[in-house]
Order: sequence, then structure tokens, then C-alpha cells
Amino acid sequence: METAIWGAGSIGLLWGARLALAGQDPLIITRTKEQQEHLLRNGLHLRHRSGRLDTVKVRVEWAGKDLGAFDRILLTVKQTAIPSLIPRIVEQCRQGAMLYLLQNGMGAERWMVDKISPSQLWRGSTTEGALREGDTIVVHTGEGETYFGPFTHHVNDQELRWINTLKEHGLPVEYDPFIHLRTWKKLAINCVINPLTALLQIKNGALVDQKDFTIWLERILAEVVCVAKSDRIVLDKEELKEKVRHVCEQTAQNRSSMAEDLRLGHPSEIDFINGFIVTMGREKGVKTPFNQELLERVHRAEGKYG
Ligand SMILES: NC(=O)C1=CN([C@@H]2O[C@H](COP(=O)(O)OP(=O)(O)OC[C@H]3O[C@@H](n4cnc5c(N)ncnc54)[C@H](OP(=O)(O)O)[C@@H]3O)[C@@H](O)[C@H]2O)C=CC1
Ligand SMILES: CC(C)(CO)C(=O)C(=O)O
Repeated sequence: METAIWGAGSIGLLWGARLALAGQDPLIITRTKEQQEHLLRNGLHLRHRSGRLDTVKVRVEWAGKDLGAFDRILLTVKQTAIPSLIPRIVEQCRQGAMLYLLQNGMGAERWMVDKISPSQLWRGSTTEGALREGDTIVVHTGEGETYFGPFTHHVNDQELRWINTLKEHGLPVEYDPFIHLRTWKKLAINCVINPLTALLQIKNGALVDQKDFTIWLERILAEVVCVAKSDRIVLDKEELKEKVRHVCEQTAQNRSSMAEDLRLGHPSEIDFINGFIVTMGREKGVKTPFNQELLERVHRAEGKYG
């Protein structure tokens, strides 16, 4: 089975190294030819939480080339990179690939759902932390869980077997038939951690000690819960508050992906996280002033640090 990992950043390299260590021989697809060459020459280095360093030989292709057919694609680019990739991804899915979307926030699935068969669409949701350091090194910065589930309730035995194989190799993955609900819960966590750590330029672990953290936590989540309810998704605010604190603790040394984006001067995923809440709130008649404020503040901060 040919598994491709499209996007060789923090999450893509983490999964590339893990699948290679589990004997899955994935094909990593880089944006640049330079990164492809570096990975082929030096191998991929994964620094584990324990400090252990694994180096694996990986197969690598770059996105500028014609690519063969795949059985499965783990799409690990940011939400912001997806629109320009849609025609190529759709073409790959026409050739039979299952598509796993591993992004934070909501967006990609809405673009894909009417372009490929819903039975080929899978969603991933992860609370793990990873940080790419250069072209060939990735550091596993936070323990967490990764769940995969079909976008519709169409269960595919081949994919279930694949997920079970990963589990047998010790990877922290689970199948979740209710991935939509889980994605909403992860969205709620990101609505708090990502914009606040990005604006304050702090690591996740430092967030809980910030002045006014509990006020922001309460207000952001209250809005998310109301918007979710208008979409018939029931979220428990108290459970989410606990979850946010837990993720901050588990990924204490991680800079969130949004904090990294702002630091590096990259566009952030704010439109797909707090922006999604604001847009859906507007559609459903739910007021979201705190998410709106964070959306505006992150937009203002984009381009300020890099
Ligand atoms: N990092 C983390 O700890 C976590 C991240 N996430 C989510 O995972 C997703 C990926 O995040 P992360 O790995 O941090 O992001 P990164 O920015 O580290 O990686 C994104 C990768 O996508 C590549 N890319 C962009 N455009 C293309 C293209 N057209 N073709 C091929 N590759 C492309 C980039 O290449 P280049 O660098 O050359 O531009 C980069 O290597 C995001 O949605 C994020 O929110 C979720 C949980 C934790
Ligand atoms: C889980 C968390 C908060 C880890 O940093 C993340 O999803 C991100 O950085 O985008």
C-alpha cells in the first residue's frame, strides 16, 4: 500500500518518521526540491520526548514533479496552503487515494466534500506537538493522541486494518467513528491556545500562568459552545476547560503552530480557527465578540515578527 505524506513540516515529518519506523515506507512529498535533496542525503531525524534520536531513511518526492498514484494521502500542509493544492489532490483521489486531513481548524473538508467521494475523505485530529527544526529534523514536543475517522459514517475495512497496524507498532492512534465531534473539541482547544500563545509569543505551558487567562478561557469557550450548539454539536464547557489546561501541560515546551507562524512571518490559520467560529456565529445568529477580537488581533500581528 502506498501512503504519501503531503507536506514535510512539523506534523508531516513526525508522521513520516513514525511510519518509516513502523515499517510502512511512506513517500514524503516536499514543497521544494532542496528539502527533498536534504532528506534523501541526510535521512530524517526524529528527536523523541525521551531525548532519543532516531534517523530513518525515507523515500521523498517534491511536489513540482508528476506523482504516481497513492492508496492514501496524509495531507499535512496548513489550511492556508490547501486551496492551491485542490486540483492535484482531487486528481489523486480520482485515481483512488483515501484522503486524510490532519489540519487544525475547519475549512479543508468543506472545500473537498463536493469534489471527491465522501467515502474517500478521512479526518485526523491530534493533540500532539511537533516542531520542525530545519529540513531534516523534527522534535516531538508534546505527548498527545491522534484520532482518525471517516468524514461520513462509511467504514472502510482496509483503513481500519491500517490504523490497527499502526497501533500494533505502538503509535498513539485510535479510530474514532465520531471524528466530527472530536474535531469540534479540538477546534475549541485551538481557539484558546493558538491565538493567545501567538499574540503573547509564549510556549503553551506558560499560557495558564498568564494574567486574565481564566477570563479568556471562559469567554472564548462560552462562544464556541453556543456556536457548536447552533450546528447541533453538544460540547461541555467545563470538560473543554480541563482539556485546554491538560493540553497546555502535555505540550508545555511546544510553541503552538500559530505562535510559530507569527514568529516566522507566515500567514496563520486564524481564519480557520477563531475565524470559523465568527463566520458560523454570524450565519447562525450567535454573537462571538471575543473570538472576533482575537481574529482581528492576530490579523494585525501577522507580518509583524517575521
Ligand atoms: N505543529 C504542531 O504541533 C501541530 C500542528 N497541527 C496542525 O497540523 C497542520 C500542519 O502544521 P505544521 O506541520 O505545524 O505546519 P508546518 O508549517 O510545519 O508544515 C507545513 C508544511 O507544508 C508544506 N507545504 C506548503 N505548501 C505545500 C505544497 N503546495 N506542496 C507541498 N508541501 C507544501 C510546507 O513546506 P515549506 O516549509 O517548504 O513551505 C511545510 O513543510 C496545521 O493545520 C496545524 O495547525 C496540529 C497539531 C499540532
Ligand atoms: C495541540 C497544539 C496546541 C499543540 O501546540 C496545536 O494544535 C497547535 O500547535 O496548533
